[in-house]
Amino acid sequence: MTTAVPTSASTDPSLPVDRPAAQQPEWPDRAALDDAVATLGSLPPLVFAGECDDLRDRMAAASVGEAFVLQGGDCAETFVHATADNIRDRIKTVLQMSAVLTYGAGMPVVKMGRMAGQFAKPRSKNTETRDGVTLPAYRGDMVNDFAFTQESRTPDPQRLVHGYHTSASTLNLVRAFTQGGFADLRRVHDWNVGFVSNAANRRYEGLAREIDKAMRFMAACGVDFDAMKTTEFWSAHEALLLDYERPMTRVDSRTGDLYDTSGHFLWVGERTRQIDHAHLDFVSRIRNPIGMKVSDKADPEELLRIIDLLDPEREPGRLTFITRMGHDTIREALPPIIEKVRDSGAIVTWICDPMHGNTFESASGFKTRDFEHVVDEVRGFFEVHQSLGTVPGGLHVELTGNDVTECLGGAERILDADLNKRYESVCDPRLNHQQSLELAFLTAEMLSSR
Ligand SMILES: O=C[C@H](O)[C@H](O)COP(=O)(O)O
Ligand SMILES: C=C(OP(=O)(O)O)C(=O)O
Ligand SMILES: [Mn+2]
Repeated sequence: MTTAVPTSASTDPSLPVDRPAAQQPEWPDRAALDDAVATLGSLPPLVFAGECDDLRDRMAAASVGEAFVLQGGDCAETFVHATADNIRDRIKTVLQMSAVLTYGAGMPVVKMGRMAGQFAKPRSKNTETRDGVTLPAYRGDMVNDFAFTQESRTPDPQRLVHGYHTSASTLNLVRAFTQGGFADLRRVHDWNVGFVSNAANRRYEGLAREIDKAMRFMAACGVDFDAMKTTEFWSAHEALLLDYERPMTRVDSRTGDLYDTSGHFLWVGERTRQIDHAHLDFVSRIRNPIGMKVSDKADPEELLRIIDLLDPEREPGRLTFITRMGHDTIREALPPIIEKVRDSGAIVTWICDPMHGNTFESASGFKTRDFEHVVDEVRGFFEVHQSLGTVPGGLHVELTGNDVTECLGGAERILDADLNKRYESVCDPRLNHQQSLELAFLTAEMLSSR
């Protein structure tokens, strides 16, 4: 485990600095850090507080079964991969999944990217050893570089500023694509027809045909498809690096409230959600919609105390629990947690992350996940909510629009021996484009059969 370290002074005096924070980099040069933090504090916000309020409303709808949330993107974004093609293909994947899920759920899908800020990683070890050489662990491009040299792995606070600029250009393109016509429902549907026409995906043809019929019905009714050329698309990342999130936190001129303007939705990870530490204290002070990862190890009593801290007003949409339990554990571990929360009268939006409880090392030494396990955790999530009469509010997935070989299985039957062909993630294995769409079709089937 990493040790909790005190964190840098905030540009906002209302944010305290005296709580321990786990998983923070050991910046070697304090003056350089202060410099980077001051620069961030002077740069414009990436999102507007009013947008965060709108997203809170969308999350509130998901908490009562009037919308379904899809959060997707890289485990760790990198600076060099923030290219137009990569960003386009990730958005395309999320849009395609959303179209299928909208049909299956019969409700609007709240689309969110693990994008434009997902540059920092918590790690299980502080160091990495290769061939007898031990160096600091890679903690995300906003901290250090993936290359295995002393120089690359030394935390550099200028990377925080670089992360801001890469987030800005990513978000700019996300906004351009989703407002400029790329998201046109007719195009998205055509892409999905292309997906099922591939022999490996024939199993999903029936559902695609149903959607096709629904589209023709809508056209015959005179639905204005031009009005569906744009879509809302929100940015989300783990609020891990307090030296980034604090200077990006600003006072909303309309209300005087604090918002973390680095993204619309921020979540706190499984490794940093200690109730008396800095991360929960930080997010308790901002008005953004907040997520928190919840593993099978979570103590239900503690979760109630966390709800009191983060959502004292019991405001629908404010708090999302992103459960990540493991496919073989979710059916036993999730019910007592949901019951405790439900019986307390608290309203949280429940989202399933079927990735982080299902990671293992393959025989050939790759960190991987099996598509079957991912699907089984999603199935377990729906089963548990169905049996308790609670609302399964969405999915949180690590994915890419590229044809990588990082997760096993799926219709393309990726095997351990295939993982080395195109393993590009610098942290966790992502579903590739095909596997992501398959997951969407299978989830849509689960949603529509309820
Ligand atoms: O998403 C992140 C990983 O699960 C987390 O960083 C831990 O990964 P590690 O065990 O490789 O450090
Ligand atoms: C580190 C992550 O998840 P968790 O905090 O659930 O382990 C992640 O989402 O990449
Ligand atoms: Mn991850």
